[in-house]
Order: sequence, then structure tokens, then C-alpha cells
Amino acid sequence: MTKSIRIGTRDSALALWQATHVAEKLNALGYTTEIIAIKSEGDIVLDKPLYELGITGIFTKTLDIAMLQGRIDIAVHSMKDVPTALPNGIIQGAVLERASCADLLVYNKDTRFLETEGVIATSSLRRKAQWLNKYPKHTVEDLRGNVNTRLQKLETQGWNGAIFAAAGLERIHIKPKNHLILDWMVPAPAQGAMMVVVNQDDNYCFEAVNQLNHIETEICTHIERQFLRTLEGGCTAPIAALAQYNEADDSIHFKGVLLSVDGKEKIELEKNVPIQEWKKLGYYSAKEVLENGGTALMEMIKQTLKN
Ligand SMILES: NCc1[nH]cc(CCC(=O)O)c1CC(=O)O
Repeated sequence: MTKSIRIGTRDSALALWQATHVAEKLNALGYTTEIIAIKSEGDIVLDKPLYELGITGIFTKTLDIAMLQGRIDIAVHSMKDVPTALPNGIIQGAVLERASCADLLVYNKDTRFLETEGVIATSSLRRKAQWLNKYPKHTVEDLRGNVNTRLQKLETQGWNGAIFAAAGLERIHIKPKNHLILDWMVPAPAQGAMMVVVNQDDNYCFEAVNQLNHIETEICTHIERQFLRTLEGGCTAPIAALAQYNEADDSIHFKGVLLSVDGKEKIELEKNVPIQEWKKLGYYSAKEVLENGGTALMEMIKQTLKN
């Protein structure tokens, strides 16, 4: 029996690229596919920073509903936008091989402002906190919308620059001349990876998409998301994490960071462990951060974000 696999996606250029990428891979395996673009509320509600809306799954909510209603069979997400707890009835079918996980600064004129004072734009708590930690004299302004909207605003607003995920720009073939890879900034958990989700009891689609799973990326993103979930306990906070597999000695290198919203406080952790310990690495790393002042810092973050 063959059926056409209906691939749900948001309708931004980046999301459509990602869905098409998955469709092509499934087609190459002999599956028939169809892309269904659905407008997500994440693109519509723009009058408040996302964290103020108190919704962690703002980018994924609409597709989750469409899937639970049977309007689509699978959904393709930027994995960093997927809440660590999936809705009931929806499971992870595949994690695709990670592209670049780096953040990059697109600047307006030149980078001389880095040495002095400057204004950069981002809506990400993680990017803002890390930026202010490194450049305490700078100001960070809020900037939301999809990648194209954000680039347009950068041209007109008089900011010195704005921060983007390298993977997002690469996928839609945007290569701003004025850019700087922020190699010191720790990425969001699962940045640069894509997740395909399926209905829990849809064996046909699970079997199809699971063939696209990249085990190394699955393990590394599992560690990063477990770190996030253990630290946050359901609230949003400036958290960064990166796990990297080292083939030479079959080990995982992990880096995790928790910062205050103003970037003044930072708790960092870095470790190298044998691959065999991957399953609980995110959990133990988060516990270590919590014990080293992280519990108090999380409390402070909650208070700050309430106002
Ligand atoms: N929240 C928006 C979002 N979600 C995923 C990406 C880019 C692709 C990725 O990081 O996997 C972006 C854009 C950005 O952060 O600049």
C-alpha cells in the first residue's frame, strides 16, 4: 500500500525550504509526498516578545493541531523551535543531519562599534544575554519576524547589526556581505537541526521518515534539549547548549550556559565524556549548573521576566 505523505510546514521561506528538503529525501526513497503550507501564529502575533506570550511552542502549535486533526501526516520543524515536551500523540520521527549551528552578526556599515558602544537587534533571550555579557556597554533592541523581515528591518532601523542563525540564512541562500560568525556565542539547543514529527500510531510514516534520521545529530540534540528541559522546568530563560561528537576518541564534548537576562551573570559548564554516557549527560550537566548557583539564577530570571 502506498499513500501520499502530506508534509505540513509553516509558510516562511525557511520552513518551505526545509519541508522541500524532506520531501526530496522521501521521494528519493520511493515515497510520494505533498507539501501543505500552513500559516503559523508565530508569524502573525508580533506586538510582544515571544517569551512574554508565555507560549513555548508558538512556532509549532498550528502544525501540531493540523496533525492531530489529520490534515497533515508529518511536520517539519526547525528543531530549536520545538518545545522539549511534544504534544500527546505526536512523536519524533527523525532528526536530520545538523547544518551549521553558528550564530552570525549581520552588520550595517562596519564593525568598529564592537570596540565602543553600539545597538544590536535580536528577540532571543539567549543571544541578548550573551551579547551583553561580552559587550556590557551595548544596547540590545527587540527584533522579530521571519528571516527576510528581520533583514529588511535591519536596513532601515539604524541599528549597528542583528543576529541570525547561519543555517537559516544559508538555507534560503542569503549571504549578506557584511557578516561576522560569532564563534564565541553558544548556540540554542538543537540550532541548525531539523526535526520531523509524526502521529504516534502512524507506522507507515514513522518507518518512512525514520530512514532520514542522523544518529549523531539525534544524540547531540537529545543532550542539549535534556539540559534545557532540566534547567527550565517549563519557563523560558537565556540558555545555550552545544554537544559535539568526537570520532577520534568516541566522546562527546558538551558546553552549557545559563545567563541572567541582562547578561551580567553567567554560569558555564564544559565537559568531555565517553559516548556511553550520552543518555543522562544533559540532565547531570543541568543539575551541576543548578547546584553551582543556577537555582538562584533561575529564580531571578523568573522574577525579571514577570515584569
Ligand atoms: N526562531 C527562528 C528560527 N528558528 C530556526 C531558525 C534558523 C535555523 C536553525 O537555527 O535551525 C531561526 C531563525 C534564526 O534564529 O535566525
